[in-house]
Amino acid sequence: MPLLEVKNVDIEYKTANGTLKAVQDISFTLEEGERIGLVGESGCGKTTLAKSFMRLLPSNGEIANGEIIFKGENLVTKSPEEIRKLRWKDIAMISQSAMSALNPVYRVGDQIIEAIQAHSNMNNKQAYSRAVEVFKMVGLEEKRLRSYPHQMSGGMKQRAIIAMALTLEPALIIADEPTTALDVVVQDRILHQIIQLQREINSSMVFITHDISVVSETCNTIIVMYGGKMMEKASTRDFFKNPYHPYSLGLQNAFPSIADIGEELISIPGSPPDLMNPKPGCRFQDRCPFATELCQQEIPSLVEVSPEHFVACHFTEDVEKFRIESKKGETWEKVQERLLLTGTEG
Ligand SMILES: Nc1ncnc2c1ncn2[C@@H]1O[C@H](COP(=O)(O)OP(=O)(O)OP(=O)(O)O)[C@@H](O)[C@H]1O
Repeated sequence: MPLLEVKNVDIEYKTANGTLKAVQDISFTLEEGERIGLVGESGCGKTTLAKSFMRLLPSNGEIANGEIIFKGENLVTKSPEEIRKLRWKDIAMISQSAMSALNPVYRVGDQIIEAIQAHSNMNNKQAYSRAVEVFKMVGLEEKRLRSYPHQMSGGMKQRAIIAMALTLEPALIIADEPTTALDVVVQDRILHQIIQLQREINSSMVFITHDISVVSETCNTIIVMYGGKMMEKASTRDFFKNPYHPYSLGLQNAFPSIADIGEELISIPGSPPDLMNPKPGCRFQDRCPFATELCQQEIPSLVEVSPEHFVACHFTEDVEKFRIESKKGETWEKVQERLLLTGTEG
């Protein structure tokens, strides 16, 4: 049995202007010890999906459809009290805004000890020892337990948050851009630490990032999201060797450590689609160099192009041509021109 099964999940936000469909028909499974990277540009629904696993959506957000099965039980239908029990202990989140999760007026150690005691039967001494232990695991000295958050650097605070998230050895870790606020060198070190700890405690992980090069280093499986939908899902190795979706091809161009040295860095022109009034057809049609009339009419369904490799594109047979064309700057310049002509851009 997989640890997590996400089945046909739709998530909506009610707004003054109507309903925004932030996540549409997302399905995947996460096995024990597996690390899945959820990637896509800002606004594609990654955080919304991750928050739904902990039922931490804002009050105007709602899981409108689907099931989220964790250890065989549907999280969607659990009571708030049952969900509270799962948080931290079974499912922990390390997020981009984690640093603000530390209360500025309490010593960091006290906050960790409180978290440990809230979810276990440890006495003060045992909880303190556990806090020292997890601090060591993330490379923080014991004396840092006595620091207030403002006495720590950004990197130290993020390590403290990781320690807090991992202290109860959760089965599922959700890491949402866990290092975005840090400088590149610290980012790299902390990413490796997260993975090492995840391996040690044999957790599974959903890793959220806009940077596919990070996924190539950290995850077994990649899910590419665009406009709230899944565009491609594959093993990381297969994805980087045999990408299919034009959006994935565009993403691979845009990240320096993936593009071969000497190759041009090309970004995808345009901006993400309107999720309030989505057009019929494929979500990526406006920015896709290869879109046809069919793409404007029909939403492509996910097809399995090779074992466990799924792609939502009408033209997967043309992938060889797409791979060649997408490497050329002019291919994307034409998209830019089209966007300007149709007034879809900005
Ligand atoms: N509370 C909210 N009310 C209304 N719309 C929201 C709310 N929170 C998010 N959204 C919208 O839902 C969509 C998905 O947002 P989400 O934050 O999940 O994307 P994301 O891919 O995680 O982006 P980022 O990387 O910027 O966090 C966006 O269009 C966003 O504007």
